[in-house]
Amino acid sequence: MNWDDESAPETDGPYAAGDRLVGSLADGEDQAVEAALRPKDLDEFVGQERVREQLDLVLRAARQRGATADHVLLSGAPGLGKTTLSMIIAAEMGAPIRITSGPAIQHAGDLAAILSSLTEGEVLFLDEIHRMSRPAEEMLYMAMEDFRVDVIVGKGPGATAIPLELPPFTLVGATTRAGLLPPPLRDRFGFTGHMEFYAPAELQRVIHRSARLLDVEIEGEGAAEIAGRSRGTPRIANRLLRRVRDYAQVKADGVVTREIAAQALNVYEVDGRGLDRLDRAVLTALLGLFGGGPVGLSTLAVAVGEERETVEEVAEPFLVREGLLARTPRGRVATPAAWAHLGMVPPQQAAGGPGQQGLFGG
Ligand SMILES: Nc1ncnc2c1ncn2[C@@H]1O[C@H](COP(=O)(O)OP(=O)(O)OP(=O)(O)O)[C@@H](O)[C@H]1O
Repeated sequence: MNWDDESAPETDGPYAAGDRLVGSLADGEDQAVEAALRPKDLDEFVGQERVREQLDLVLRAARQRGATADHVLLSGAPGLGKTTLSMIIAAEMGAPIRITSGPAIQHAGDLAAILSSLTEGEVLFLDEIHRMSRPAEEMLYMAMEDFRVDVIVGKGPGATAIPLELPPFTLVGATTRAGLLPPPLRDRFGFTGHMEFYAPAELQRVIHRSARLLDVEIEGEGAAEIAGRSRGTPRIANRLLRRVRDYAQVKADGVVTREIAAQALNVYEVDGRGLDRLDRAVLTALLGLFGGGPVGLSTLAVAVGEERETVEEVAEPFLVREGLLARTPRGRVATPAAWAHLGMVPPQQAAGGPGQQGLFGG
């Protein structure tokens, strides 16, 4: 499965895929409000029961021993709470946290500078750890295992390695796919937590909590409506809540009911299942023009007027996860659920035979 939205290209196509309301990467507005919405401890952190319980044990045991916690690897799609969890780890250990990311560490020297300035017990959060450069990665192996790095001074035959002792620290690595990490790096983490997409009931709890913090009055059914359209992702749930809040304030009395939430998100073209305009365009083309497939990716992309990569990396991962589209060796194929979702009838079932299905389009 490809859920690495980070590699998704910006697009000039008709569906503004680089700037979507249901995109899972943080945009500028998200960054401004996310700090205020982050749960501060494990009890406040909604869902992810298994990871939470296991992590709680790891941290409690380290605290009891008066030791620094083991290195932690968190894997999962963007917006599921990896950064939040890393901050909680630091808070639970009463330790400061330093935040950086793989792409920011291009040279081993960049990493050496960060590592050598850590204090004892500090948490180093390394987002997108799979995108670190190779030499930095190799330096990290030794730092994680022996709390030591060799700093190379000079070049060529005269170069010397100066060993540098580091204070014990906890590395929290985050990656969209743990499978992308080289085994030697993966093996050096004492604990690996895999973050799952959230169930609707969990997202409802996230939404109620955020509504409280943002001072928004929301009914249970209003939260359920937003949760159903949030693609299993707290970041998207919080973003949709903010748009619904605007709508409720301007068009009604500020209270988020089911009706208001549905009306607001219909205005923003996020449908009942969380599909946006681009997702629906891909499905509509697949069903209406190609009878549900199989059809090649390039043909499908031309049909919706988008780049091939945009369809493959921006729209398809969610459609596949929702069981609406399948990638097969012969091309893209719509599932029965796709026909049902768009209210269309597959060719073999349509009274008029192949080619008539578009007439039933919703
Ligand atoms: N379990 C949760 N309970 C409540 N809120 C959550 C939870 N997980 C995430 N959030 C909220 O979702 C937003 C995004 O979370 P966060 O930044 O931790 O995601 P991430 O996985 O680190 O994303 P990225 O990989 O893009 O950095 C934050 O505002 C956070 O408050």
